Parts: sequence; structure tokens; C-alpha cells
Amino acid sequence: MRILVFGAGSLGTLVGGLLAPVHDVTLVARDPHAARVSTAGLDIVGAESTHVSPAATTTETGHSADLALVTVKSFDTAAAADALADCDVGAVLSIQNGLTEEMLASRLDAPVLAGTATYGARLVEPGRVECTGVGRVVLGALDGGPDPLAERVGKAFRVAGLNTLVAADMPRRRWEKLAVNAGINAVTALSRVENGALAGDDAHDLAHRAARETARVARLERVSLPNRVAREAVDRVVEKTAANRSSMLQDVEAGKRTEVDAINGAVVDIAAEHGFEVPTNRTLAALLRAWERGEGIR
Ligand SMILES: NC(=O)C1=CN([C@@H]2O[C@H](COP(=O)(O)OP(=O)(O)OC[C@H]3O[C@@H](n4cnc5c(N)ncnc54)[C@H](O)[C@@H]3O)[C@@H](O)[C@H]2O)C=CC1
Ligand SMILES: CC(C)(CO)C(=O)C(=O)O
Repeated sequence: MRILVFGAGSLGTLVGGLLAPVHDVTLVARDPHAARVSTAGLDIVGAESTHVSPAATTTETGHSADLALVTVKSFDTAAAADALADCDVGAVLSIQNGLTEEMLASRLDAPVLAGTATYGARLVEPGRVECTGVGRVVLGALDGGPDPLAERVGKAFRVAGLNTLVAADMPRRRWEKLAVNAGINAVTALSRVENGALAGDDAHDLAHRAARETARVARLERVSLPNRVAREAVDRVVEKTAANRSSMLQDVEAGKRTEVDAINGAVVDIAAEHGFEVPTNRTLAALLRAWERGEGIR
């Protein structure tokens, strides 16, 4: 399969690199990373370890591929979609956090698959990515149900050795992941603690409340996600990723823009479309945005 990884930073470089031995992979990245991969190849270290040589370029348009894998940060999705509109791609798959697929689908003619990823990735330096945890890619039709295209992409990922599940219930899975991110990411980023520190603390209750509100908005969107399931998902992730510093905490610590708009902000916006208030998510989003506007982003 010809796979174009659009936005090869930490996650895209890891997933693209793991796909490269079997597929024709091109990483669309920024220099000096793109230049380094082009000339010296890519080292994958950590929980996965190999050296691969995918193509890498800073050119964003004019590509032809069977699949575009979108791995830019959520706030770069619109720009990625505009660039992909000038490419010839058979299908698009997002494995970003936040609800980004709708924007891709609204701007692109190619079919858009929904995805989530729990692999952990960190770009250590140009040409070198660390796999900080072997997770799973889950993908499927954006609206749910069986999908031959998703099966084909899932098979291509599995053949390359990626732990991949093709799921017929992506709407629920996306909203469950959003509930987890709305609770854990925002609360850990604001309190500057690792995920496990939430267990049994008052902050845990705050994360539960953000997740429950998200589940309520999911149901307004006709996605069946009971409050209990969202709360239990938070507990499960807090326990399983206790030592993790959430991606939003890492952004805050690095003085980088966060994905608040596509996580808590998206919950607030979609709730408002239904005339519904989500005070916990609104408060978390306001605090994160205040940090971003203030002294946060360096
Ligand atoms: N890093 C991780 O372990 C995981 C990340 N995610 C999600 O995956 C998404 C990506 O996360 P990361 O890889 O950590 O972010 P990142 O910031 O490391 O990578 C994104 C990359 O896209 C590049 N980019 C943006 N616009 C571009 C353009 N027009 N042309 C070329 N390159 C462009 C940026 O330069 C950056 O290197 C986020 O939504 C994140 O929440 C999800 C699960 C795990
Ligand atoms: C699942 C979780 C919360 C793991 O840290 C995550 O997705 C993130 O940090 O963005």
C-alpha cells in the first residue's frame, strides 16, 4: 500500500516507520527531521527497535497515495486537509486525539476513516523516534458499521506488525476516548501531575465529571455512551497509564499550544449546538486557554 503520513512528528513517524518495511511510506514532515530521514533513515528505539528508510519530504501537495494517515496536532488539521485536497489519495485515516475526522470529511472527497491510537511516541531528535509504549490502533467507518475499506487498511497495518483492531463501533470508541482525554488530559495538565496521581484524589472526581459531561453530549449526538462506561474508561486509563504524563501536560511543560480546542473545547461547542451546558468542560477549557494566552506558549 502507498501510505502518505501527513504530519510526521512523534506518532506519525513511529507508525509510518513501523509500516515502512512492508509498505511504500512517505513521511510529510518538517526539516530538519525530513532531511535527516531522507539522508540517513529513521531509528526507532524503545519498546520497538529497528532502522528503516521511508521516503521523507517537506513538500505537502502533489502526492499520490492509497492512504493518507493524518497525524498532525488537531489544530493543524484544517491546513493538513487543504494540502491533502491537492493530493490524489484513495482514503484518509486520522489517528489524532480529538474529533478531527469531521473536518477532514467536510474538506476532502476521499473517504475518511476514524481512528484512535494508544501507541506512545516521542520524537527524540531528527531521524530518531522512541516508542514509549506498544499500544493499539483502532480504526473503522466514521459512522460505524462494517467497512471493506477499513478492513483493507487494518489488514495492511497488521501485515506490518502493528497491533490493529478494525471496529464497527467507532462513534462510541471516539467519544469514549474523547471523554478520557477531556478528563485526564485537562486535569493533569492544569495540576501538573502524572495520570496515576488522579487516583482517589479530588481531582479524580473532576476528571469523572468532565468525562460524564462528554458522555451526555455523546448521547445528544445519538452515540450510546453511558456515564458509567465513560467513568470506568477514565479509571482504567488512570490505572493502566499511571506513570504517563498526558500529552496535554507534556505540551504545557514544553510551553506548546495544547489540543484543548479539539478536546474540552469541542465538548463545549457540540453541547451548545444542543442548547446544553457542560460547566466542567467549559471551566477546564477556559483555564487552559487562559494559560495559552498568558505566559504559557513560549
Ligand atoms: N505522541 C503520542 O504518543 C500520541 C499522539 N496522539 C495524537 O496524535 C496527534 C499527533 O501527536 P504527536 O505526534 O505527539 O504531535 P507532534 O507535534 O509530535 O507531531 C505533529 C507533527 O506534524 C507536523 N506538521 C504539522 N503541520 C504540518 C505540515 N503542514 N506539513 C508537515 N508537517 C506538519 C509538525 O511539525 C509536527 O512535527 C495528536 O492529535 C496527538 O494527540 C495520540 C496518541 C499517542
Ligand atoms: C490516554 C492518554 C490520557 C494517556 O496519557 C492520552 O491519550 C494522552 O495523554 O493524550
